[in-house]
Amino acid sequence: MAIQISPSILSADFAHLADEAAAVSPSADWLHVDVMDGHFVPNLTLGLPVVESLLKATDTPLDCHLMIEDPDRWAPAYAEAGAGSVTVHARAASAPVRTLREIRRLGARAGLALNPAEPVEPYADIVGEMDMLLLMTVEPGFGGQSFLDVVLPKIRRAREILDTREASVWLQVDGGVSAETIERAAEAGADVFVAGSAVYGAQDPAKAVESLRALAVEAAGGR
Ligand SMILES: O=C(CO)[C@H](O)[C@H](O)COP(=O)(O)O
Ligand SMILES: [Fe+2]
Repeated sequence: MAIQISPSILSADFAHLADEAAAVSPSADWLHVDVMDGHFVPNLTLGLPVVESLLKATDTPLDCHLMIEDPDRWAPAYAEAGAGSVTVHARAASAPVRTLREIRRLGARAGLALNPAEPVEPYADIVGEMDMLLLMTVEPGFGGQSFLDVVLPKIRRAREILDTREASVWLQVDGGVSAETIERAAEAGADVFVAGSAVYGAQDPAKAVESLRALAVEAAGGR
């Protein structure tokens, strides 16, 4: 699987989201949109109306990361609106398989997310229901946190599970991904990298995306 970079607009200027999307569109594979409800995580960001506006403002596909309670109820609307990918947190979903299937039925890629302390093994039997597994490399809720190296063994185990069961499932990491950390995550087996502050904190965000991609491709060793 080719390495993909998904810049997170969590670190962008929310008053100029169309411009911020355009700043990375030459090099980004996705635009990562962090939806936080102030309940599942202690932070509040944006929701469906902003996603609908962003869909009109950019051709870059949206990678919606829902950090919300009751995603079974809300996730389908993001798929229906036209998001390219919709990811729900396993612990928040009461019927994850049904919700993943509904996201797919509505035409989006379906993702399941795990927090740093949540094991991957209980989900091994349902990897066929997902298009992407997201392993958080920070506790969700805020941008600009430090990458948690304790997640690296889980990235390796997830890679093994996906390779043996369902090779087409993408393995995304999110949180603290930067030029200092992306090689460790890529070497462990991740192939889709979310980066917020490392991209939008850079002088040239599009160039930062390309630098991150080059580091990950090298570390993945042509995997
Ligand atoms: O889901 C998230 C936080 O919950 C963000 O996507 C993530 O933290 C990106 O920001 P940074 O790269 O600055 O860590
Ligand atoms: Fe995210």
